Amino acid sequence: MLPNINFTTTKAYNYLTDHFIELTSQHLADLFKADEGRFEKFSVQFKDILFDYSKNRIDEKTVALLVQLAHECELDKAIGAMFAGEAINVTENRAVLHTALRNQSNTPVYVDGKDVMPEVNAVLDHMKQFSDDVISGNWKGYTGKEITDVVNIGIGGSDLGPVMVTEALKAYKTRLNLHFVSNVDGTHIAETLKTINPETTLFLIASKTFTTQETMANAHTVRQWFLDSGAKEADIAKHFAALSTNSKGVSEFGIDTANMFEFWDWVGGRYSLWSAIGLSIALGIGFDNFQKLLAGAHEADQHFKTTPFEENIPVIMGLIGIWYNNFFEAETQAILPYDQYMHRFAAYFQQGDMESNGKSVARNGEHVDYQTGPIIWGEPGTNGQHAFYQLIHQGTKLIPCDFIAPAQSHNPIGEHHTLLLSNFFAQTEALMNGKSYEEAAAELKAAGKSEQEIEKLAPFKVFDGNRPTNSILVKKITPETLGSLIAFYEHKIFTQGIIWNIYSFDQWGVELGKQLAGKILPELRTGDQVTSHDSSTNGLINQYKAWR
Ligand SMILES: O=P(O)(O)OC[C@H]1O[C@](O)(CO)[C@@H](O)[C@@H]1O
Repeated sequence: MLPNINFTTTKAYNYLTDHFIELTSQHLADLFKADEGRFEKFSVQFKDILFDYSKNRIDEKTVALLVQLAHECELDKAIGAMFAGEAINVTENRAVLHTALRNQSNTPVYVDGKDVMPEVNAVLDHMKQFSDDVISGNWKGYTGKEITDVVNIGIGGSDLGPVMVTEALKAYKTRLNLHFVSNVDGTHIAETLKTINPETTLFLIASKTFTTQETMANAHTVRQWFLDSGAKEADIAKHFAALSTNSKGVSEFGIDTANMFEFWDWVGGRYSLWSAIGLSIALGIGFDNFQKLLAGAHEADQHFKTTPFEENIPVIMGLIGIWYNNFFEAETQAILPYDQYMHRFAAYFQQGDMESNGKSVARNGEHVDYQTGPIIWGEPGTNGQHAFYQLIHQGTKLIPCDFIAPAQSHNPIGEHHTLLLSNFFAQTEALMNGKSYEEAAAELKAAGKSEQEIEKLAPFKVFDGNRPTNSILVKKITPETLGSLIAFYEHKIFTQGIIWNIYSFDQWGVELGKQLAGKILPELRTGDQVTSHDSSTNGLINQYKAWR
């Protein structure tokens, strides 16, 4: 059972409200000047990951009160309930056990009294054998040729995780070329089909439910394309595999269940890259590397489960996020990886975070009267610097940012990585310190500007600073460190969901749009004028019919 506590009624919340008033008058740069040990105090090293949260608008009292908040909200009990396989996804009556998928220690994990580890391990063995076979060329297509291309057809959690991980770990690429088709827009599949050969392509139909409209439409299109190219129904077994919880749906589609990689309803879609949904990852970087990814995540799970909150990276990440979300009223959180390979990391956690904590009904069924999940966004540095950092530095909004960078590059070309990292370090320093009027004026003077020009220009060159950041410095982006990093973010989301007293593992909010699309679809199939909606929707549909 999850606790049911309104965090705004806790003692810690009350203290934090007063403490917030004290602390907002203090500039981050002054907090650093006042305490030489700030970095040591507010940073945690976990294996090859250094998490520095010292450039946040916090002091020791803030951390102590936030930790007290976590205790008062019974976060420890909630963590225990998740790992123990309790049905904490209450609205769907399901356990939440992505941690069992990467449980490399192999201790039993029970769901409804049954240990799930034997099944988890059996699917992993199947994935290993299959991916080894395809990568080695042992697995042949229907004309006897080796597989060269793999197309993953899935959307949301059945797409974003594998895309993000295979991009982030491209340095470990096998000989297989990966493609990902998610959008129901025919352009996505059409453009992909132009680049592949049916004789040498393997299609992975990735869908937990095997009913998702977009995935089914794309799957039926490729099936037809495959048959139209000259293959027979019997050849489908060599070119199609399914990653799903729905074996009935898979066999009805015509995929041999021997080519089905199963997972279970206790794996949430946006937490499923660790499951059979990760088959494209195993094919793309090799099974050993996939297993290292799982191992890295497992180590992070152990850290989350056993480390006191004061030293617990995902707990601290979550609590600091709450500090900005609920006290500073920050609406968004930027994730800024200084690693080109990680260019889909923020997009991945847009789903991870926003589908999990974009909720407004508390666990007691009542509407919340406080803010919950933030808007997550971001792009890799340094591209973002030349696009939206202006607003982060000088805009009116407070945007807490996570800066992530590897110390070692997979592509150490010339001075590139040093240049990249100089930007990584400079940005968080600049966001913290800012630039005073006097400094701006002195710079203008040194550039030979007249007093009059200085007076005119200096106000625009002032940076308030005091803008908070986390820095996550990783030795190198390897399967292990990436696995740990993803798991930390997952557990950060969990921590916040517990404190906001919401259910983080359902996603009813995506249903309404799906239902309405289902109602409108038959209306679009005829040429008749539509009058059943509001005037805007009618007007748009009728103009579409006139133009199509
Ligand atoms: O894997 P499925 O069942 O096709 O679902 C895809 C995605 O659709 C959602 O249910 C809603 O967007 C996600 O949670 C999920 O990841």
